[in-house]
Amino acid sequence: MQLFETRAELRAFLKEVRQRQQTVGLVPTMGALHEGHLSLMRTAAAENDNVVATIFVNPTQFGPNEDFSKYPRSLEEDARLAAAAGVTALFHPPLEEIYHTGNATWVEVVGGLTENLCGRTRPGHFRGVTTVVSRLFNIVQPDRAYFGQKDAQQVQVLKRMTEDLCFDIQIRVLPIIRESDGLALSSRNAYLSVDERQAALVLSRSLEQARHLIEAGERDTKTIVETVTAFIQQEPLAVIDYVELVHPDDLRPRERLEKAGLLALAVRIGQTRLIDNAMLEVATCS
Ligand SMILES: Nc1ncnc2c1ncn2[C@@H]1O[C@H](COP(=O)(O)OP(=O)(O)OP(=O)(O)O)[C@@H](O)[C@H]1O
Ligand SMILES: CC(C)(CO)[C@@H](O)C(=O)[O-]
Ligand code: BAL
Repeated sequence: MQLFETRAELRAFLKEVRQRQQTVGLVPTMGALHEGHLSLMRTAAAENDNVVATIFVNPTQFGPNEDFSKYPRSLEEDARLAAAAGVTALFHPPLEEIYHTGNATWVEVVGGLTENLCGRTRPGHFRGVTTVVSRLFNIVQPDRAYFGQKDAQQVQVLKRMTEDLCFDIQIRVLPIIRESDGLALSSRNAYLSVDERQAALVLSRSLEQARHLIEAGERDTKTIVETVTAFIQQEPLAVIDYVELVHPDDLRPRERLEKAGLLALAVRIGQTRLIDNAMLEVATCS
């Protein structure tokens, strides 16, 4: 695996790859790699001749009171893990390689996809994500790009951006990787104390509660959201940011669950904001 810090170096590498008529998979990350990231990298390695993984803690997607400066950074260990997962090029640019002109150009998906869920509680967040990912798409020009379903709203927003801006890139979405007790892997789990780590199980367990409700025949989204909310509120260390049950494609609420709904959560455990989600599918008799 080669490590690149500048666009020029990466471009030279990619030029040779293209001359060999090889394919490229892109895995954008903010580093502090865990099994969630590595599953994206391994799949990208299985599906492409080359994998470019990026590690860039993107300042424009963090709000003024968020954790940009304390976000975990561990380049040496990340490089070891990425190489073992089949990454061929690791791009770790300094700020000025991505925002080299200052910044006068934003890429923003507007409307329903960015209005609720994290869009409501992290204003400007998705504008930062689409701005940086569009730059990475332009720099790398991959055949495929890999994202985790853990960031379910991000996936829908990036699919829409890809479509709207005519990027010729296949968006591949991979399932949420969890610890054996159900906690979704996240770089931010590193912030949790022992007690908070235990309390954080309330997210995945509340999603399980919702699944049981659906199995028992509940279809009213308000009842499902209220039950999940009450379940999370029983955990003293948890403060709800949002609990929403929305249509999986347009991310808008519906009164009744029809075929499937996306139940998405953001919950603060102490100072740490965690997200999780589940696709709730209604079983149909054939
Ligand atoms: N548990 C997971 N399972 C599958 N994919 C994941 C998981 N966690 C993160 N990803 C994916 O990895 C990519 C990079 O995410 P990122 O670097 O923000 O990691 P993260 O662990 O989600 O960090 P944080 O939770 O602190 O935002 C995203 O596409 C994200 O959806
Ligand atoms: C896609 C991404 C790497 C853009 O900074 C980030 O939002 C993330 O890690 O999910
Ligand atoms: N995984 C999304 C990155 C963020 O929380 O900013």
